[in-house]
Amino acid sequence: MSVHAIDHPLVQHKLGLMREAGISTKSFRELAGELAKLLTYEATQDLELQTQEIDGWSGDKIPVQLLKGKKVTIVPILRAGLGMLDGVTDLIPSARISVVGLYRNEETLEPVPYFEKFTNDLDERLAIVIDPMLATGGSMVATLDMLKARGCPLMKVIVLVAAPEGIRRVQEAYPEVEIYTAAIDERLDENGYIVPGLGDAGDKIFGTR
Ligand SMILES: O=P(O)(O)OC[C@H]1O[C@H](OP(=O)(O)OP(=O)(O)O)[C@H](O)[C@@H]1O
Ligand SMILES: O=c1cc[nH]c(=O)[nH]1
Ligand SMILES: [Mg+2]
Repeated sequence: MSVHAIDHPLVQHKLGLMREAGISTKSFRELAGELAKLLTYEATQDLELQTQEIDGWSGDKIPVQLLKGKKVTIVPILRAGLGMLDGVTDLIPSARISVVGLYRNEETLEPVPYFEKFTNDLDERLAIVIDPMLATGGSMVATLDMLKARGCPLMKVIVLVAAPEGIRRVQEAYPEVEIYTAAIDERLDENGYIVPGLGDAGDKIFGTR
């Protein structure tokens, strides 16, 4: 299955709080980070482990299960994706960060790229792309295209809210990419905003507009 809508009570509670019209920048930001952390826990369930021997407290050598050391890069899509970054790095502290800057043209809804800086060895890394909103899917597919073009072999997507249109677009372009989301909402409105959604996530995280 490539779409994972996480219905854990903590995830649903925090997302519910984020939907409140009058939410403060501080609360929105905090909740975005907390949700990112919970979704990262879900999205990393299949990371490979390997057995290693360590010196235990009693003096005996003991076998423990540690991450196999697959290289990970986290890819926040500017701006709003930055609001999830701390939550993800809390759980994967050694991950490298690749940054993609895209904004959506308000008329055409097409993504406009303005920045990119990728880590090296992308061809050996799992990329976890983070953005609160998957609306038309244009920004996400453009980001996956950039990663794919640089040889990235495995990509996952974590979003807070996804529209059916965006899920469809990602699945058509990248059927192998797993999407983790706190909610699959109803639809897009005439301006391409997710309904019920969260409003403009970038503006809410950065306190702009
Ligand atoms: O699925 P799409 O239709 O492409 O829309 C989703 C994109 O729109 C928002 O970014 P925005 O363009 O508002 O930029 P910002 O993060 O700088 O506010 C959001 O954070 C996604 O990146
Ligand atoms: O609902 C939406 C759609 C795109 N970008 C947002 O921030 N929110
Ligand atoms: Mg925005």
